[in-house]
Amino acid sequence: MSLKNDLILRTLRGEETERTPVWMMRQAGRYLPEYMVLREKYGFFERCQTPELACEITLQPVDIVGVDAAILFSDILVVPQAMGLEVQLIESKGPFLPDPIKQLNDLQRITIPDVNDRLHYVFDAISLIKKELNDRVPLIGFAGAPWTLLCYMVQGKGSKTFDEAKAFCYTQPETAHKLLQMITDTTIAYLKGQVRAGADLVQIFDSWGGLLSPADFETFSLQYIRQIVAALKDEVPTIIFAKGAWFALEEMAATGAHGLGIDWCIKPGLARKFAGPDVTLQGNFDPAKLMAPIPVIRQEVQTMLNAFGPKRHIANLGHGILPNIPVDHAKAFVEAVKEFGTHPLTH
Ligand SMILES: Cc1c2[nH]c(c1CCC(=O)O)Cc1[nH]c(c(CCC(=O)O)c1C)Cc1[nH]c(c(CCC(=O)O)c1C)Cc1[nH]c(c(C)c1CCC(=O)O)C2
Repeated sequence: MSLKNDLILRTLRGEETERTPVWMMRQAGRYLPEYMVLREKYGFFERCQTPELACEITLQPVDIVGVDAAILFSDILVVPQAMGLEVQLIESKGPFLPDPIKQLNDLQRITIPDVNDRLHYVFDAISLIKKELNDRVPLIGFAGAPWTLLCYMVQGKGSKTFDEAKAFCYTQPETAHKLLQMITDTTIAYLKGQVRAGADLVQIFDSWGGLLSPADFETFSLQYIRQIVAALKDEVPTIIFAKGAWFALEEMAATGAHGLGIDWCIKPGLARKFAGPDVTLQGNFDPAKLMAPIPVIRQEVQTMLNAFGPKRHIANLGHGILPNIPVDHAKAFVEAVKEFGTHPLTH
């Protein structure tokens, strides 16, 4: 296998590259009219579970927006689903789990599943995507971090504070740790399966990591992420994106992950200071700023690239792209990185 565009992989390994690579979190989704056509016809999990649909949606941003990587079309919530919890996606409301985990005996309702049985459709999708990509760009596999999955499995729906999930951890820590370990074991098998099927790198999404204090982030999130990174990092490059958890950049870098995602609430220079020189930083454009006029987007991209510098940086948003972003603004973001992020090699 030799990829025609391996900028992201080289950047993650710390090699110098001729250009800063770029992709966007949640790049396959509702801002694309081509996605909306498939969304009209098929349910969300039907799109995830049908390899041909997942493949088509995964390729859309590569073909339309010109990003330097594809990310598997799926969702972090397929893991709780495979463990035995019912997960619904309610139009315009988001995820809903009608029977969440509330106490110890609820753990009897879930298992550490055989991923080849319960999640084979993801591996089938990856095989198909790799074939259709034909080595144009790398394919990113992903999973939710155990803490973020616990948030949904306990709270049962999205929340700004995930107060019920936190109360569960603080009042029933032993049960919380049992659940986090079950999720971790499932996730390691799941990500290894994604790599076996062809994923070139993997990202762990800890969208709610920043809701925890530094000490609780270590206790309820990072110690499980550390296990996942340790199990994967010798197979493929691994990126940790823990939104809002800038306070743990030093500890996250020490896991041996190749990349760390950061959001727009921290200056790139400070993130670099915390993370140290030996890890690639990914981010950190405010996704809402893609609403700004295109000349402003171009200017801000230039500012972002200057702040990170040409080495060990993957340009990305600081969180997922919003559904109301005009496609030409997303394209302008990607094109601006390609234009202003080109740098001569020093050797
Ligand atoms: C927290 C979280 C979820 N899912 C995910 C996260 C972590 C990243 C983040 O914080 O944004 C991750 C995710 N979800 C999806 C992807 C696909 C790949 C990509 O393009 O990045 C990825 C990587 C597709 C999706 N996952 C979802 C959609 C929208 C479904 C639709 O309406 O068509 C897509 C394209 C649904 C989903 N799934 C989830 C929520 C909160 C929602 C509803 C909010 C929303 O609609 O954006 C859970």
